[in-house]
Amino acid sequence: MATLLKLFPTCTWTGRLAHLSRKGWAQSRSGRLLPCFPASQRCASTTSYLTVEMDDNTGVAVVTMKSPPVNSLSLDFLTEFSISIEKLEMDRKCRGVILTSGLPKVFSAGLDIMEMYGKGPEHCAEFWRAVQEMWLKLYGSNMITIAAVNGSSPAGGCLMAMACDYRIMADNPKYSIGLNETLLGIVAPFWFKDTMMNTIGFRATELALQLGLLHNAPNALRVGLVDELVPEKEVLSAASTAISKWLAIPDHARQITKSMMRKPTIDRLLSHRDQDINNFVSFITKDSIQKSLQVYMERLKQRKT
Ligand SMILES: CC/C=C\C/C=C\C/C=C\C=C\CC(=O)SCCNC(=O)CCNC(=O)[C@H](O)C(C)(C)COP(=O)(O)OP(=O)(O)OC[C@H]1O[C@@H](n2cnc3c(N)ncnc32)[C@H](O)[C@@H]1OP(=O)(O)O
Repeated sequence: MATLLKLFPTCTWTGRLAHLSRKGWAQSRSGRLLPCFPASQRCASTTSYLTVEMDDNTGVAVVTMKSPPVNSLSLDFLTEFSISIEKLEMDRKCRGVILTSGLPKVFSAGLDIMEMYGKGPEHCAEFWRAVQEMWLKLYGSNMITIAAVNGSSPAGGCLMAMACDYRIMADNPKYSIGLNETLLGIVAPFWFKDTMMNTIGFRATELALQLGLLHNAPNALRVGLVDELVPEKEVLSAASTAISKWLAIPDHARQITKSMMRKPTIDRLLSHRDQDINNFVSFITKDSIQKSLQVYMERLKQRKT
């Protein structure tokens, strides 16, 4: 077991590993002793904010976000997230990802407002590049991506869900999803807008963005922001059922089709990436915008009292 931990320091093997005895080892051609796993094995790796559980049998990884209290997307969270998606992308065994939250009531509260409030231009630029990177990795992924939206998902959380191929949401009218940036006195960048337009069309996006609409679950289904509503306890199992349909499609055909649909939107950001960062930095560091963020955060905290 000690050797195993040396070989896979970041991995916790579950399933029948505990029963691995000497006969659970095989010798490689070079003579090295390697663990010999039974057919269905799950490998779970945990970082500070994420758990990634890979099932070698199905080729599906479940990525669970766990950054209390609300899975807000901080610079560190975003960095870890992009690295994890990149690793799965490079893992030939991984064909699909289910993205979900390990916290009650919230999928993700979107960008961490504290990363944009009272911070200097250099920090804001680094943060924005990480936001771009998260979206580029997810929207441009070759893998099948399913969002299991088991709680509220405003702003950047909605962007994350929209970047997936398919969205299943908990049928709870208390949960909401949408790009509510205007309510904070900020403006959704063009690639947030494009992602939403690609998902629900021009008119619904125009209304949603200007009004900063947060749709409850039934409305989200009606406008097409999510594809299915299921009882809260069934979100993950419904995502597994959904992904099996996608897995039945030959990867190369699905991937080329996905790229054909998404590449123009991705290329638009790639060719304006630095300009987009500069726009963000000069916008977010304005005194008036900083004031809006401060007022918004104060209101958020006052809701509790
Ligand atoms: C011209 C244009 C050029 C360039 C583009 C320019 C600008 C674009 C800029 C930015 C784009 C930003 C997109 C975003 O994602 S902004 C973030 C928007 N998010 C929200 O509005 C969500 C706010 N949160 C909520 O609505 C709720 O917290 C909730 C529904 C997610 C959960 O509700 P709960 O009742 O369960 O939890 P709370 O008590 O409200 O929260 C607990 C705790 O967490 C703090 N918090 C909540 N959300 C955030 C957040 N997004 N960032 C940081 N912190 C957050 C909240 O204040 C509480 O803290 P305390 O316990 O009181 O300390």
